[in-house]
Amino acid sequence: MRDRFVSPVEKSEDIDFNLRPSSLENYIGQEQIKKNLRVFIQAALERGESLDHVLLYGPPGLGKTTLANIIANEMGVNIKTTSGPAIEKPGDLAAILTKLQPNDILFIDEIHRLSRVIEEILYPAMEDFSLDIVIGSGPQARSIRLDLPEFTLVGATTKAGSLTSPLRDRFGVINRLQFYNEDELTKIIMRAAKVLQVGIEKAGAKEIALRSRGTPRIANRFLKRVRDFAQIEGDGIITANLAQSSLERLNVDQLGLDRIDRKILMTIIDNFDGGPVGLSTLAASINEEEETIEDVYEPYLLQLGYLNRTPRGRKVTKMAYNHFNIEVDK
Ligand SMILES: Nc1ncnc2c1ncn2[C@@H]1O[C@H](COP(=O)(O)OP(=O)(O)OP(=O)(O)O)[C@@H](O)[C@H]1O
Ligand SMILES: [Mg+2]
Repeated sequence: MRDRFVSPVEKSEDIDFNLRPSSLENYIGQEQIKKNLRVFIQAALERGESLDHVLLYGPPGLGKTTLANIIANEMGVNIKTTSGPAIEKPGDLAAILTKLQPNDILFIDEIHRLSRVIEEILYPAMEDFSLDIVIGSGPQARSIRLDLPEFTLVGATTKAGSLTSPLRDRFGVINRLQFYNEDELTKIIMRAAKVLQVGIEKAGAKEIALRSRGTPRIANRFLKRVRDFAQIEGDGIITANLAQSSLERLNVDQLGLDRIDRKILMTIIDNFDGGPVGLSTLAASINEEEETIEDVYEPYLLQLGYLNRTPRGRKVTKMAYNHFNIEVDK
């Protein structure tokens, strides 16, 4: 995958624990999800029980990891973080599960990448809080059942479709995170600017928000770069003009599209007459992996309404033609 300034995927420069809200109160947007979680958390707390297992899904950078940590904070319990590919052997999972305290959160990121063997151990753990482990091998092998403390599994994935249905069915709460609107992103940027101690005008935050592709991770990354321009070339305050000119210099257009987005859309328009074109053909034409197009580039173009997924492939919409000032001649 190419390194893009507008990529929603986490880069090392993005990791900044100070920017991560730590309570539902400071977590901006995703109102429906927050409202429900508040109820479920309070109910579990009042009963003194663990929260039901929670699945969080949606495109990268929308706040799944942040929300998992907030759930642990609000429940007042510890969180143990791991990821699908990191749990290789049954013993790895058993070691994690047996160390949990009652009501703790086990956060498994990229949960769609768990192996089948591990998934099957997870089923009784999620359902009955018990662990079946096989000791020895061949005719000597015997299975023993261990009781686990009650815990909450929080799973996160960018690909809910890749989750097996038995796993999916074992989550009591399933939340799909949405892209953020301009207002919410403006608030996120104002809050982050405060944490970073940068001066910013609301109009400046709005200019950054407009280009952030509905994604807080991108908004925060933009804010940090625009801050540099404000410090060196401006008077330290992020104004609308400064945000606009800085992001232009970084090759991000008014919608947050960069060269690759433009290349995807223009390839479909120029080489495939606007589509439909199959994903694999498109991937080969722009020299990119199918999976990257599907998970990383495409979601925002779909959200913008510039691209459609049809049974016969990807199709560019009239809105995209308008964006590039090209007449639709069909
Ligand atoms: N609702 C929010 N309010 C304020 N800031 C947020 C919010 N959601 C996310 N952020 C910011 O965006 C950053 C990215 O969020 P996070 O790492 O939780 O995304 P993610 O969904 O886990 O991404 P990935 O799929 O790549 O793991 C966080 O560090 C945080 O600063
Ligand atoms: Mg994450």
